[in-house]
Amino acid sequence: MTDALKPIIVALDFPDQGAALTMADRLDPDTCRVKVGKELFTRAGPAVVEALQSRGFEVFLDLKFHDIPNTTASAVKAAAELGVWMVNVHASGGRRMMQAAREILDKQADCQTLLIAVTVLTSMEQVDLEDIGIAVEPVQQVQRLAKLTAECGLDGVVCSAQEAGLLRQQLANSFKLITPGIRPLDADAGDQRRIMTPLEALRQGSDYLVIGRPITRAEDPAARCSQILNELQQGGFF
Ligand SMILES: O=C(O)c1cc(=O)[nH]c(=O)n1[C@@H]1O[C@H](COP(=O)(O)O)[C@@H](O)[C@H]1O
Repeated sequence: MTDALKPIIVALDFPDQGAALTMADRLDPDTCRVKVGKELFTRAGPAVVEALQSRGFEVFLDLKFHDIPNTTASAVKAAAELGVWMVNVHASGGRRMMQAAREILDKQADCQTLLIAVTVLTSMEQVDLEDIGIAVEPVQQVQRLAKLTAECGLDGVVCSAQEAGLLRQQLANSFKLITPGIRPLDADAGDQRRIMTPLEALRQGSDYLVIGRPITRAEDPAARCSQILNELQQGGFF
């Protein structure tokens, strides 16, 4: 499958390398990429990334770095040296932090790693923003942070698919929109708040769909992946 035909990123939210690799072995690197997040990386470290890469998977290292510019840039560099396909920071870390991360990757010869920023987490609603002193609707905050991310030269943002349509109109087509909070019609929302189906998310302009539990808790994860891809195909994609 070419890049444009491989929109699914499966979130490997597992407590250890054994569980993550057992799941990876039930997936097909030709039909999805995988995401390694905080829990798995904290337990298993770079070894799990290398094990996934050696099985043919492209890895999104989702550690959402958010620190002073120098520390964040150094962490992003370390991620790129692992050869990951994508790495992320929190856009709320600000302009200087994102610029430092961009610059350090630009200095690395042959660096292919995509650098993206998280806008407003898909688990957050307006009341959650109010709690942290942000008195605007999530969609406004997402637009503000996405514009800042683009100005800093990053490759894209993580946002809810509910905001993807608006961002697609405002930002360049090459600017990637990565959307978690994806729920097929028959799946539970769980702790997610700003959710959308896979087909509607692509229609809104998402480039990549981050999907965790609806795939990893399915009886046959690879079949679930194929089923979602078929639905996208029937909906006019690919
Ligand atoms: O950066 C992310 O991947 C992310 C950002 C966000 O705003 N919301 C969000 O859910 N995620 C991640 O996307 C995955 C969603 O998993 P499920 O809710 O199980 O589909 C989790 O690994 C989250 O950490």
